[in-house]
Amino acid sequence: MVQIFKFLLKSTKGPPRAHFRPSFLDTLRLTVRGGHGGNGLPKYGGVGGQGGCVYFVAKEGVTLRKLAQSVKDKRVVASGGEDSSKVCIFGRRGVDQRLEVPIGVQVYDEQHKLLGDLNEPDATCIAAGGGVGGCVGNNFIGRPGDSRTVNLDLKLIADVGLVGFPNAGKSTLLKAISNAKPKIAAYPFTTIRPQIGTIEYSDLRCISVADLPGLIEGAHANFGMGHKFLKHIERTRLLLFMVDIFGFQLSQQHPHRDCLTNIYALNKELELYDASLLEKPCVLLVNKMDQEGAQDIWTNLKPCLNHLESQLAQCPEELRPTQVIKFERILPISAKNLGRVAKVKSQLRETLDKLAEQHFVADGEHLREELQQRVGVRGPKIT
Ligand SMILES: Nc1nc2c(ncn2[C@@H]2O[C@H](COP(=O)(O)OP(=O)(O)OP(=O)(O)O)[C@@H](O)[C@H]2O)c(=O)[nH]1
Repeated sequence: MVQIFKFLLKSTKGPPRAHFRPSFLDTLRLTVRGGHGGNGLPKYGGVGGQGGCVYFVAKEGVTLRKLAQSVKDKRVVASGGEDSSKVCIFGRRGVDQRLEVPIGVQVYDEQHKLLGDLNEPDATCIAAGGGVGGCVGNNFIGRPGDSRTVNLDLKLIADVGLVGFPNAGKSTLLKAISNAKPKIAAYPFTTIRPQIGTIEYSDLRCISVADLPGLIEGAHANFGMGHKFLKHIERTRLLLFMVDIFGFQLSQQHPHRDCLTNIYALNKELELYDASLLEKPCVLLVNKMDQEGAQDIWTNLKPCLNHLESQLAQCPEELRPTQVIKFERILPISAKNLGRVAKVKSQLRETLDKLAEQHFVADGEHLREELQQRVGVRGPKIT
């Protein structure tokens, strides 16, 4: 059987077929163990070397798949410390195991306790410490290192997260405004893994946008692509909602929902998953405005969008959110015909810059207060 597979793989020319291509990996489970401490030498008071530790370092350009391939049996063990000897009274420390992970990885233990949040380049987290070397305190017998199973959970870091039901035109927009080349097709769930594109402005400012696979009702409870991708919007600074002006129907068995109901449904999904997401600044794009009849729908829809709360009665009860989103901006666009796409770029930038400014001022005031407290009455006057 293996031979047949090998033969088939060899005989295919060009890139491997989609189902042979490695897929996106955003979680990985590893068993890690620190090295055993070396034994001491009681006769000479010699101390054994400490065992090496296992630690993670965040690096750019690394993927969890690469890491999974390099750690074949999903077990990482650091080497033990050297025993104390007559020639080397202090045993050498064991060699550490350094594992590179992508930026944005969170390390959890089995009890789901967060061990480390590696969201900056070169951030490190010790997953398993090495055992103490043998010395007077432990009768010169080296101790075993920590041993645990850790879960690595990658949450993408992007400035903007695109949220919408399948087929809304998210990938089309990402392709139009950024350097990304996502797959686009007229059927739902074309996007099956998150894509990140970078928008470049003439003054070299860059904004990253994450296109996530389309949500469906019940995504918060892990339906469709579910949680697996909703988690990626946790670390974005701005949520960019996209809806089809004509609404969306998942399949013949599902009801057709108009644009307004879809906005409530997206709102409800996020609320059920994590209500704090709704505190992020949100921008709404109403897509496919190039199609016939879109303008008429838009004329009726526009006043409702500015007062989503007052229109809640129109929404079916099961989709009614408790906390209604307040959109910073609402833009009717046509991602396909590039209509108003330039405006999306400029508005995204303006919103993010405004946000950064607010944070800067808030942080500045906090720092000023802290400094005033520290300097006290005898220090220089801070105005
Ligand atoms: N007429 C029109 N069609 C559009 C527009 N934007 C996207 N489409 C079409 O809508 C379909 C879905 O577009 P995608 O960009 O793949 O939608 P998506 O939201 O990424 O879909 P998923 O991958 O399922 O999440 C494609 O056939 C696009 O050509 C638009 O502005 N006008």
